[in-house]
Amino acid sequence: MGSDFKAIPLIDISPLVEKIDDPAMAGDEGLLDVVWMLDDACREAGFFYVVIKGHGISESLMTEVRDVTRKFFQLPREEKLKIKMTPQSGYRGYQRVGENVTKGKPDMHEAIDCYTPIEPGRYGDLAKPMEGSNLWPDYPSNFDALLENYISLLRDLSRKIMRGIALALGAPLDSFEGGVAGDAFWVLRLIGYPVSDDIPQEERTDIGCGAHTDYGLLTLVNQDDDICALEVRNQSGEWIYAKPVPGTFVCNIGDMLKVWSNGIYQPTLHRVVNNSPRYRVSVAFFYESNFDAAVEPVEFCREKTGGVAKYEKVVYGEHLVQKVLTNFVM
Ligand SMILES: N=C(N)NCCCC[C@H](N)C(=O)O
Ligand SMILES: O=C(O)CCC(=O)C(=O)O
Ligand SMILES: [Fe+2]
Repeated sequence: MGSDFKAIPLIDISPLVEKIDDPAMAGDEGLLDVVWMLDDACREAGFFYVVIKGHGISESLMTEVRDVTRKFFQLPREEKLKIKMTPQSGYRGYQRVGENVTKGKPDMHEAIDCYTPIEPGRYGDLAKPMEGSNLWPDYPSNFDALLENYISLLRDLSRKIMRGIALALGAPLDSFEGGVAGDAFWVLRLIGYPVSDDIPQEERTDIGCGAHTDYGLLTLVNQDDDICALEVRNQSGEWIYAKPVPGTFVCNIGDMLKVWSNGIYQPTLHRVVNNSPRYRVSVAFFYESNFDAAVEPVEFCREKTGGVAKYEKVVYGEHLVQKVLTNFVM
């Protein structure tokens, strides 16, 4: 339900990463501890860190991904516009500062948006606006290979965390496989938040990314080590910093998990404010439902919450397309 949390918990998910695919793991004490911590985190903050010991992704890869992102954003404007995001590109590619809007206000970030490639006709009319493949820059030259490897590692990690979250809800281990997320749609946003002084005054607002919840199941954020900018809202309306902890991913749950769990777990509002004198980079990976999944409160979550469905059925792809079509001024 969310609470007056003052801090975001850190979780060592080693037992989950090592044992979650092992059929003999039921009752493993280390794993049950992790499951308990995930349950607590999802109920209280809706946010948690997974620490470097346990998540299995090397800190050097996490740093390299932020470094190539920073290098890209340092290129001249004309160079960045070579991979400009447009409706024709399926909303994939580069967007300049102020192009993304949240609740009607331009966000003070630039970004590259990447999505699971969608072949024409794959989901009929549902996915039409987002059909296409990703636009990768020519420079830095290792960009696409590096990111494709990163995406594949993060998908695997996310799947394991979702298995842990299934257990945390008391649900079957494979609840988020098959029709719900067996073919999980992924989204990668490479984001840069300029120093305020570097934005022309007439375009400037004070918010890097306005308050929002994420759209899918689980988000993993790889953020710069030295800048405090991501803020998470608690029940009293206080903004709590998700301060950088080197080597961690900041994880949070999204809208689809709320619907599926009938509100047992709810996504938490968060925003980004870069008040620091340095350019901030973050790379957000979104692990979502199947594009065409019709997500609705599952029976056993309804039973735990008074028997009545609190949310209507949502087709994930419709939810995403509706967001994408209203997120930009181009
Ligand atoms: N896929 C995700 N979560 N993207 C995050 C962007 C959030 C801001 C967006 N303008 C909005 O208003 O939703
Ligand atoms: O930059 C960050 O730390 C978070 C960005 C975010 O919340 C998003 O893109 O959904
Ligand atoms: Fe977010």
